[in-house]
This record gives sequence, structure tokens and C-alpha cells, in this order.
Amino acid sequence: MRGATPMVTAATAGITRPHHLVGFGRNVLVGGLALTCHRGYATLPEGAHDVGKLVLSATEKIGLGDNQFAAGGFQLALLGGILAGIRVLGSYALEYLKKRVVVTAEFDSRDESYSWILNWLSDHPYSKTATQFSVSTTIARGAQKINGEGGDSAVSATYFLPAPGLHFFWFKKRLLWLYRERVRPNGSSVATSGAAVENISISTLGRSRVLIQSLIMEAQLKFIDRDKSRTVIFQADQYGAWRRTKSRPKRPLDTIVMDAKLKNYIIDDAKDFFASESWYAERGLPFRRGLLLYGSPGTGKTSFIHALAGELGLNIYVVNLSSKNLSDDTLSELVSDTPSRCLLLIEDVDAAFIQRESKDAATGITFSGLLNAIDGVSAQEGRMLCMTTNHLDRLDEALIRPGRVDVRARFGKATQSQAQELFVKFFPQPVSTDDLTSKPTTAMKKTEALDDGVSGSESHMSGSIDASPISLPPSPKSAINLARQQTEMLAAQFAKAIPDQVFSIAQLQGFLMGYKKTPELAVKHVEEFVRLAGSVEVSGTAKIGHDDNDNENKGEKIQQDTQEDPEKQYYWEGGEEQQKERQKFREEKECERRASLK
Ligand SMILES: Nc1ncnc2c1ncn2[C@@H]1O[C@H](COP(=O)(O)OP(=O)(O)OP(=O)(O)O)[C@@H](O)[C@H]1O
Repeated sequence: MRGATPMVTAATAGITRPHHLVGFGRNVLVGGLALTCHRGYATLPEGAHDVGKLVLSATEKIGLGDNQFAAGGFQLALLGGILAGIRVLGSYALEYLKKRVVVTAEFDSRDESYSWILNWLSDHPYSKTATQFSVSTTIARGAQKINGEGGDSAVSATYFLPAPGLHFFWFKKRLLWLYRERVRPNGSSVATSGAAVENISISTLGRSRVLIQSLIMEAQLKFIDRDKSRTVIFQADQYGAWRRTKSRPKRPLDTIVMDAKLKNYIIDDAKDFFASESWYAERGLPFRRGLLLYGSPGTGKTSFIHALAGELGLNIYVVNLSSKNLSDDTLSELVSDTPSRCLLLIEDVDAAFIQRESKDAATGITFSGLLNAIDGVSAQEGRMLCMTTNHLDRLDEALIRPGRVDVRARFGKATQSQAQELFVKFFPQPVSTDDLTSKPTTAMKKTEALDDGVSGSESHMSGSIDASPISLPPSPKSAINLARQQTEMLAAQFAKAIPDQVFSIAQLQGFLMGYKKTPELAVKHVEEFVRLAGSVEVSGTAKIGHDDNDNENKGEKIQQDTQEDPEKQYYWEGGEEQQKERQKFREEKECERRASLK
């Protein structure tokens, strides 16, 4: 067979074959790859000739030299193996080389560090000039959104980030490159929409990690810095891990209307606690503190905890006991996973156990599970447990015993002085020199009259706007530009009309929201609001409720007097007439403002 088969010879192919390849070339032809292999081989670099020799001698050694088909197949397999080996080795070699000359840091969107990098990148000059960029209103990680922050403004915050792909940028006068890619998790489709996971890798030439580490540190500090003036809220996700859900600007304590002594007591107690770690350690006491806030809905329990967290510079970890994903184990894990200094907040602590009594309740935690989680051996030290409830009487004594709850505070409905304080905080007007030098307004005169014992209630509701005792003279400023003194007088009038401890601050705040820019009108309509609150249901701005919990409260009296269903919810908007009146009032004020500008 040898020598008889070749259809294309070296001569016909026009190739001069080195003499040592003759046999190999013939067999390759027999193997069926004829010219391709042959030519390809002939153009191989010098080192590859040795591979040819190797294949040839291997073929002859195993005695396949005479069987052209077997020899051809064997040679092809061997060649393929060698080439694959070279490829693998090549990639290892490349990888090795890369490790020697390139430093790379990788960030995964499931980790918090990813948010640091995105935040850092969004501020980097490159992101501001990159031609391929992505726009985002959030800095998103796999399972969570970071933002909704800065949401006070009408336009939401926007981040410009390098788009997925390769980017080059400078940092500390060194060239870095960044590769951003999106990977959909295995097994998820668009329909099931498993959130895409993102990766970012940042690389630079060299062997030292210092540069990239300093970039990461800078990014982390920047991120922490941005949180300094905010309170970050964490919540448990469905896997029982803490997820940062949002951050809010710190709420100043003085925005909370409550008994000043109680406020100071709780703040001092909390500050004292966080400063006493060694005191607890010396006495072998677990370094934990429990705070229970109870009272009617809308009295400021949650708001106070947010303000407290802001004051102490701590973040809030919120547990929702009604969550169906929560089991005793996950709760225990969550509690032990809280950082050592934080507020752990359990809202409506009674709710989970009430629901458990109903048939379809499916919450996974047990009462003993809750007790173990909050003060078991694995519970984190250094955290302050804050619980809120509307129904103190529904709580098991074991839950609120000293050691679990160290401070209990009742949040009551608004007293008259709190209503006054709320009004002043709601309309915080700067003292303008114009206002101070202006003649006393009708409103001031009216308040003086009230102080003299003249009832203002009739005049509040009667007369046209012009004749209204609280209408203001033309002012160079807008209708809301009242001097503080005037605001305080209006506040006093407002408070006088509010029955003591009947309405929650949330209810009063809701009512005032209807008069954001017209405090005079709020005063004018407050009596009507109080009167209608217990007797009429109208839809609108301020939702007002009735505390069926508090026997002493006069809201109940109003309800009973008017024979209304105590479960009923009431809303305030004012009748059509009042709305017209309000509109007219606004128009007049606008005319006055324009006139004053001329
Ligand atoms: N004492 C208060 N001082 C200032 N704002 C208050 C006060 N009470 C209620 N508010 C306002 O009313 C709204 C509801 O308050 P918040 O959620 O704190 O009440 P809560 O007592 O926690 O109610 P719930 O028991 O229903 O959870 C918030 O907008 C808050 O600003």
C-alpha cells in the first residue's frame, strides 16, 4: 500500500517538504486531511517539526505504520491532544503571567463592597465623561436597592456609571482598567427574572495591591461618609440575612413632639448604656438594653426611634415578626448577626402572636423562639432592643420583664401644649424685620381678645374672609411669611380649640397638612375639624381615628355622644364651601402679594 495511495504529493501541492517529513506527510494524506494538514504543517514554525517527528515515531513505535487508516486516525488524535495540551498550558501560562504583572480586584453585586465601588465610580471624573455609560436612580445590589435617598427633592438622584464592558481610567496618576459585566443567575429566565448579578473587576499593571486597596478604602470611606448624616435601615430578606433597604436623613429629635422629660430620660439612658460596656462586663451582665414604647397609633413611637438612632449615630435593624419567612432559627440568626452597636427594632410586637391565634396564620416564630432570640446565648451584645406596641395589655409578662425591657414609655395623645408645639414646628417662620416692625395684625389683636376672655370660636367660623379676625394685612412676603410671634399666637389659638389628649399627633399633623401654606385657615377651621371628627365621615387629607384603647380619652366621649361606630375611620377635607373659601382666600393672598411687588 505504501507509496500507492497519495493523491496529492508534495510536488503537486507545490511545496518543498523537508526530507524528515516524508513519511509523516504521506500518512497525513491517507488520514484524509490531505493538503490542509500538509500545507499547514509545512508552514509550522521550526519547533513544530519536532512535534511532527514525535507523532511519526509514536505511530511507528506502536506498529501502525503499515495501516494507513489506523495510523492516520492515531496521528490525528495525538496531534489534537498535543494541540489541546498546548492550549491549556498556554492559558495557564497566560494566567500565571497575568498574576505576575497585573493586580485585579473583583466586586460582586451580592456584596456590600459593590455599592462602595458604584458610589465611588459615580463620582469619578471618568463616569462624568464616559461615552458609554449607564444611568441609574439607585445603586443596586443583587437583592436590594440603595436609594430612594435624597428623595426629598422633586427630581430623584441620578447616578451615571460606566456601562457594562471595558473602561480605562486614571487613579492617582496610574492607569487602571475596569470590566463590568452582567450575569443572569443560572436557571433564571426573563420571566422568572432572577435579578441579574453584576461583577466589576478593576485591574492595573504591577504586582503591588496598594493602589487598588487604597481605591477600595477611599470608596468605602466615601460610602460611610455619605451615611453619616443618614440613618440606615436594614431589614431581613427572605433568606434570613440583613439587607440594607434604605437610608434616610437623620431625623432631628426636636421634630418629635412629646413630653420633654420623657424624651430626655430615654436619650440619656440610651447614651449611658452605650457608654457602659465595661460596667456591664465587670458585673457579668449581658450588655443589652430593652426599650418598649407603647401607646395609640400615630403618637410618634416609630418616629422617636428614628430620631433616637440619628442622635446616637446608629443604624436600625428592623424585624417584622409577622413575616412568613421568619422561623425561630432565622430570627435567632438575625439577632446574633446584628452589629454590636445598633438599634434592633421590633414593631407591633403584639401583632405576630395575635395573628398566630387566627386559623390561617402562617408566621413561623414561636413565643419562646422570640424570647430566646432576644436574650439567648447567641444574641448580640451591645444592641438596644426597641419594641413598639399599641396594646401593652396584650403582651406576655415574660416578654416585658426587666432584663428584656428596661425602660417602658407611654406615648399618649396630644395635650394642648403639644398641639401648640406641633403648630409652631409645622409653620416655622423666620422672624422678619418687616413683620416685627409692622403693626399688630388682626390675628394678634384677636389673640389678645381671646386672652381677655373673649371666646374666639364664633368669630372663627363666621364672617367672610375679609372680615375674618385672622386675615392679615398686605405683606411684602407671601401669606406664610408670618413672624414667629404671630405663628405662636396662631398656635395658641389652634391649641385652645384642640381637646386635651383626644387626637394623636399624626391626626393633627394630617389636618395641618391640608393648610401647609395657610396657617390662618388651619386655625379658622380647627374647631370645625374637632366637631366633625366625631360625627361626620368625609374623605380627604387628614385621617383621624379614635383610640378605643384609652378609656380616659375624650375621643371616646365624642364618639359616644354622637352615637358613632367606634371602629369607624374619619377623614377630614372640609365641605365644598370651605374649599371654595380656601380657594378665595388663596386668590386674595396672591393678589396682595402681587400688589406688594409692584
Ligand atoms: N410625637 C410626634 N412628634 C412628631 N411627629 C409625630 C408624632 N407622632 C406622630 N407623628 C407623625 O405622625 C406620623 C406617624 O407617626 P409614627 O409612625 O411615629 O407613629 P406610631 O406611634 O409609631 O404609630 P403606629 O403605632 O401606628 O406605628 C409620622 O409622620 C410622624 O411624623
